[in-house]
Amino acid sequence: MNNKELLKIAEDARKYSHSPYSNFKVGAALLSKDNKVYTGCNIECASLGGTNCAERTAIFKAISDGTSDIEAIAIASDNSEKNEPTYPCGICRQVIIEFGTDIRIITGYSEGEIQECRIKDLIPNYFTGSDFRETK
Ligand SMILES: O=c1ccn([C@H]2C[C@H](O)[C@@H](CO)O2)c(=O)[nH]1
Ligand SMILES: [Zn+2]
Repeated sequence: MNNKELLKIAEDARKYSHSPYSNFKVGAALLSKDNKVYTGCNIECASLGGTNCAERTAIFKAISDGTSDIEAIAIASDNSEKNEPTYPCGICRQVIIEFGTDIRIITGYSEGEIQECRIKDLIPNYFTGSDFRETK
C-alpha cells in the first residue's frame, strides 16, 4: 500500500461524512503496521462539540478492533481536489501521537501533489505518556 493508494481510500471515505453543519466532508484512511486499513469520516452533531473528526474516527475504529500499531494516516477533504492539503486539528494530533511519534501523516491529492510528514513534526515540544511514565 503506497501513499497514493491510501490517500485514494481516504478520498473515497468522505462519502459517509455526516457534516450537515459545516458541509465540509473529511475522510481518513489508517494503515496499520500489519497492513490493515481502517477508514473514517467526520461525524458532526447538533451539539457541535460532540463532533468527531475523520482521523479520530479511523483511529478509534482501529484501536477498538485491537489494532494499535499504526504506520500511517491519510487525510482527504473537499479541498483535496484543489491541491490544498488538510492537516489534522490539534485534538487529533494529540490522539495520533498517543500511538506513536513516527506515524506518517499523508495528505494532498491522490491525482496531484502528495505530502508526507511525521506526527511529531506537527506538534512542537510534544508531550507523551512516556514523559511521566518513565519518571521515578
Ligand atoms: O482534519 C480535519 C479537519 C476538520 N475536520 C472536520 C471537523 C468538522 O466536522 C469539519 C469542519 O471543521 O471538518 C476533520 O474531520 N478533520
Ligand atoms: Zn481533528
